[in-house]
Amino acid sequence: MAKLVFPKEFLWGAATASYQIEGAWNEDGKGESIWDRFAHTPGTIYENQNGDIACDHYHRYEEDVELMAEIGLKAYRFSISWPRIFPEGRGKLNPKGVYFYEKLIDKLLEKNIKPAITLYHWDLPQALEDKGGWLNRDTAKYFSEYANFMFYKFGDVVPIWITLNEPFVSAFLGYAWGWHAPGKKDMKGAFVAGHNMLLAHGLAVQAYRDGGYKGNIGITINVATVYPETNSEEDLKAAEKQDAFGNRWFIDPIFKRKYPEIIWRILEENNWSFVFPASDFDIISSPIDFMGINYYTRNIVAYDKNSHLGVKRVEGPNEHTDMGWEVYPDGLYDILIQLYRDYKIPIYITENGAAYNDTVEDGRIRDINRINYLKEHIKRAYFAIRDGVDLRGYFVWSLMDNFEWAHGYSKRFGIIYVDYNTQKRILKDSAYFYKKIIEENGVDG
Ligand SMILES: OC[C@@H]1[C@@H](O)[C@H](O)[C@@H](O)c2nc(CNc3ccccc3)cn21
Repeated sequence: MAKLVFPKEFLWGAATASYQIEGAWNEDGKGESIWDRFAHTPGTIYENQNGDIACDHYHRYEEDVELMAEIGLKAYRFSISWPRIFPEGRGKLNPKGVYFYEKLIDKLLEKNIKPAITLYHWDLPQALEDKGGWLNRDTAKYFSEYANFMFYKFGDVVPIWITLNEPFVSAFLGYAWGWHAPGKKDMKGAFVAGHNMLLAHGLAVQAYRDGGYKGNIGITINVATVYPETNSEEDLKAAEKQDAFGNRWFIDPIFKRKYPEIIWRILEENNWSFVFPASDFDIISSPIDFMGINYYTRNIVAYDKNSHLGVKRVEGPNEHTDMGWEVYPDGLYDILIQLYRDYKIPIYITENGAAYNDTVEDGRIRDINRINYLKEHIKRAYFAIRDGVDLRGYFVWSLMDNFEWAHGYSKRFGIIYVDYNTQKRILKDSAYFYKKIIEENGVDG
């Protein structure tokens, strides 16, 4: 069995997000976020669960960093709770919130774990939502002010910055379909929100450059590789449309200074052809240092005149995870090749992982299914590098079981098990598997 060895500097990490792990939702001066408000609204979350306590990471971060060091992580991707820094989104600063992240970052650096900060992983200050949230263009400016403060505080010690996590998901699930905070069902609003998020991204990148910081800044995009059900002309066209809509919507404005054609067509068909000032695209396309991608599964599509965009999803034939997502490792290889071919920019896999219904037996979690998922995807990452992709790192989702948005705590993605009754952490077998990957900087072929 050959060992597939990664480049020497390849960055092995794990990822989390503030609302999903921190808890302390209203402690030490933190302001309310749209996810606090949404999760406190009955009927939105599985069994009306919420992130009030979550993994209590706000109080347990030292223990959690010790566990990261035990696994041997080289980097840790986490997000900042914007309302923990600026309770109203701007203006009054919350020193205790800043201090929490200062202590966390100091602890990471002490353990030689590189901090990789996501500035926005969906928990917008409710005070800004009350002023229109992402439907209000001013929110982009407020985001850049918040980002500028974070760069000022931590820009000299944090080497990797991600402006937004998955703008497609926060725009669409939050504003079009109402499944995520702020729970709006307004398709036109999703396009406006998405545009203002991109503007926010661009303004933050400009602030980072103006500050002369030496690290790298990018954005994280969720991607699902698209395959036509058949090679019919109609299905091929459907796949092209889904790829543009699902994968390129928030990438093309950054690299090509324009939305994919399909997006403009939707705007025109609905008479939503907003006049986005051309100067917006000058800001949005401010050069970035890397693209982060979150890959979990693929999309198989076919033409269907009765479906949205004339595209229907077809279920894949392989094993599915607890989220109902098909396990398809080749999709990671294919999307890496496609994105690097099209945009020629360094890439980080900022999320990849699987939810399975883990159980504790004799004090152990024998999550062989997650080990297989991670192994097969890490192998595809290796093959993409071998075939020319400038892939810089891999962050497993997630470091620990956590609040899985509308699914509450019913879905476990962690390589560390969390007993929510006791807050006890247990390294799953996948954590020991990942520890070995990191030690050997490679995986068995
Ligand atoms: O669902 C697992 C994770 C989630 O916990 C992260 O916060 C988020 O960044 C994340 N993105 C995806 C992929 N995109 C997606 C998000 C929501 C619904 C469907 C797909 C999966 N995940």
